[in-house]
Amino acid sequence: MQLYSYPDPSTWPALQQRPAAAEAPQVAARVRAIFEQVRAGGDAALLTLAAELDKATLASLLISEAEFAAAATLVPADLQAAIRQAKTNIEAFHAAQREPELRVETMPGVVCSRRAVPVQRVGLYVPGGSAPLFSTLLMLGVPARLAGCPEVVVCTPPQADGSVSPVILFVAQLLGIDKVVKAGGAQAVAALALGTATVPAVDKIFGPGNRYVTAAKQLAAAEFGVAIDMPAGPSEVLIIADASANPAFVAADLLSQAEHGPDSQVVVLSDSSAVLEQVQAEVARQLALLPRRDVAAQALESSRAILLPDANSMLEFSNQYAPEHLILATDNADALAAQVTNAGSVFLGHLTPEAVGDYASGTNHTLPTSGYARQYSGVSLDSFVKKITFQRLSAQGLQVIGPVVETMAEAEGLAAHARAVTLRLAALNSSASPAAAVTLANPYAGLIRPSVERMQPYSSARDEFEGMAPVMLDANENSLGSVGPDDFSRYPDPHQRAIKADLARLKGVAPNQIFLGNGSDEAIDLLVRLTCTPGQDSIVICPPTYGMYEVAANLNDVRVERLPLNADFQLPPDAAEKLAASNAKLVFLCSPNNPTGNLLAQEAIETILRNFRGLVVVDEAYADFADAPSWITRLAEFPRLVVMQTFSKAWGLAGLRLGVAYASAQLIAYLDKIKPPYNISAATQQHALAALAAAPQLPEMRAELLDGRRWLVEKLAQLAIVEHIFPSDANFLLVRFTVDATGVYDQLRSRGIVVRNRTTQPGCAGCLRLTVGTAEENVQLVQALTEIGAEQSSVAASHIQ
Ligand SMILES: NC(=O)c1ccc[n+]([C@@H]2O[C@H](COP(=O)([O-])OP(=O)(O)OC[C@H]3O[C@@H](n4cnc5c(N)ncnc54)[C@H](O)[C@@H]3O)[C@@H](O)[C@H]2O)c1
Ligand SMILES: N[C@H](CO)Cc1c[nH]c[nH+]1
Ligand SMILES: [Zn+2]
Repeated sequence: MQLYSYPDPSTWPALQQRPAAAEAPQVAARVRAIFEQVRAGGDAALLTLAAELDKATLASLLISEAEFAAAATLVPADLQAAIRQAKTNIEAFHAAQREPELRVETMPGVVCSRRAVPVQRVGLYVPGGSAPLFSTLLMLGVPARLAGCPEVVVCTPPQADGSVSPVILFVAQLLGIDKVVKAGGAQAVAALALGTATVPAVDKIFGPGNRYVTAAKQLAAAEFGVAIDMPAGPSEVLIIADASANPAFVAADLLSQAEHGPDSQVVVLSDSSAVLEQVQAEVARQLALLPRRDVAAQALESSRAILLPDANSMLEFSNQYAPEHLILATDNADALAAQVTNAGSVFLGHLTPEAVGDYASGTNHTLPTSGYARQYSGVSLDSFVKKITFQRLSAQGLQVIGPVVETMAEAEGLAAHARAVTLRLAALNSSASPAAAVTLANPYAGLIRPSVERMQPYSSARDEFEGMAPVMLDANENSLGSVGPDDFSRYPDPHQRAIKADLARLKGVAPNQIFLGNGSDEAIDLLVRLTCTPGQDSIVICPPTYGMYEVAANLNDVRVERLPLNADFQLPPDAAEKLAASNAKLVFLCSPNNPTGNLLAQEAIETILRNFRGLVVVDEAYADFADAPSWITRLAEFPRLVVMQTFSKAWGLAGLRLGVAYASAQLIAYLDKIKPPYNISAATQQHALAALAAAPQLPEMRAELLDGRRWLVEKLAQLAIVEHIFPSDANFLLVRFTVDATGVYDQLRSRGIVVRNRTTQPGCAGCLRLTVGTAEENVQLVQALTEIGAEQSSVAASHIQ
């Protein structure tokens, strides 16, 4: 190792020259000739070059199954354990480098995203000229596997006896790599770039190697359209060792890289001449102990010990040198590390030998040499993926960004570019309405919560195995049966296929247009969660209406916009216009409405469907009592229409908690994606199936309830305390009283009759909601109201006296 004292900075570039640089032209010429030979001769050329350069006579280029099988038995247990530990650490550090998909809405409706996609065919070079570096296979194979590269081929030079180190084969098996080729040097790189009968051409070549391997990779990248990780040639280390450094540690680290090969280079910088002297003495002492002392000694000939005035100049020298490895052998390592601008990998403090990075700390040891650390990073998970960007425009997005692009394209004189936008804008603008424009683009563009689009749904045991087998041990159920009289020990069908098949026949839709929920409330909640990002989005409700819409919104931190019904509980004339201007994600329209009982006018809903960009949810919980076609019949026409129905009302199954949402198959698939896996219990499914089988009973029951409604209307109209009975298309009546409605409510309750007090609802002052009961219950209700009326009038009379 030559010593330099306070060299003038003008001489630094000469001191920073790598030994291999001098012979680069000859090496490049040799490598080009080898490429030619492989192109012309394919596998035969590989066999010839193995004989010539590796002194190996090969029967076959590929590692055979027998060679793989023998490998593990030849690797001692302690080495196997050490390799497994290193693999775990490398996996941990590289798995943490995974990045979630990036998604940014640059303008309203202009969504850009970026996703990492693995390089499909990768070639890994594992050096083996002077020492088989099985650790390199860990460094390349682990990230290749984590990235998900489908095709992985390994090349490594054969030993003179034609074998490949069993440890390399052991690691290959650990990583699930079965294609290992006995080829080294430039010929291996040429084969990976060009392809031969045995070696598949790959998209990207990875791995370190000597000057021939490195030059071959550079040629492959420059002329053969193959990507490479980086130039990773002969190993090198630069150590900044101040007065706090331990000379023995420093010497050991220098030798650890010098022993790689004669063209390795090691450099030590210090601001203490005493330390440099001691380091040199230690190098000489330790060198003599090394088995590879000849190799290391050659490397030391082109290595340097340099005395510099202070830490700043040491850092400046190091940043100019851009070492593959930088060791900061100082108490002040963290402060110096902050100023490092060029290095492959940095080792901090006195207790961090470079060798830990070579094998097992978790960082990658495939690193840029020869000063390439100025512009390249070492291998990482990123090296094995491409980041593909995506963009999607909604109709709104096209409208806002279109003019920007048209202007720029015209300014560049690229008329076809501008036209690609103009044509689409014209199509949007000629559409009948904003909602039609959205439909033209994508009916759900901008409507589905981005996190829902991205997430993976839960996959239940019953998703993975359908039906029954003699032995079912997949879902941690209780195979002994159930406590109690009935057997519910098995999870129910998560997709409720049987019910959906029956319901689809009954309603004239496809089974995949049906979502079943734990009551309609589950569908309401999931629709809010499907579309609204908490703290950001809003829904529209039309009060007075069913209270759960607002509760679901509040629960999900979603803003509620109100579009009140007018005095006769119909949508206001400007409803569609207001909704067209709203950015809300969905509007709930309850028809027949609860608590008012009336159907919302069909034309008003239709206008909203044509103009609103969000989902239009028509809640038909009471539709069985109405004399109007269901909105289910219009689903094909309006992809953003969702119709909710329930088994709780006309079907008389409120205790089962079974609600239904009908929509396009695409929208239902989204609901299925986010629902709890077993949201409909086995008991509910059984009962619902039985009810569906008895569907012919439904009209009779409905008719009886409608008779009861007519009878109640007739009787209530005769009571003096009843001011108005609102027309009802449901199984209840909203009734306004001439007297204090809350007083009437209390008096009914004291007579054992519970009705719903709606006096506080917008537009419902003085109103109670009365459910149509059995004939007898209806009689009791009218009787009680008659008595209450009589009491009220006698009290009024006593006040007059
Ligand atoms: N930068 C890094 O990340 C990193 C990591 C590990 C190893 N390394 C370096 O990898 C290198 C490994 O070198 P190696 O030689 O031991 O193994 P190697 O596998 O890189 O090279 C061996 C091959 O070189 C070819 N070769 C040798 N002499 C030749 C000649 N005269 N003409 C044409 N081809 C010739 C042969 O085909 C042989 O198979 C070392 O320099 C080591 O420092 C670098
Ligand atoms: N130091 C080498 C990178 O330059 C990697 C290595 C492998 N085995 C030992 N060392
Ligand atoms: Zn090393």
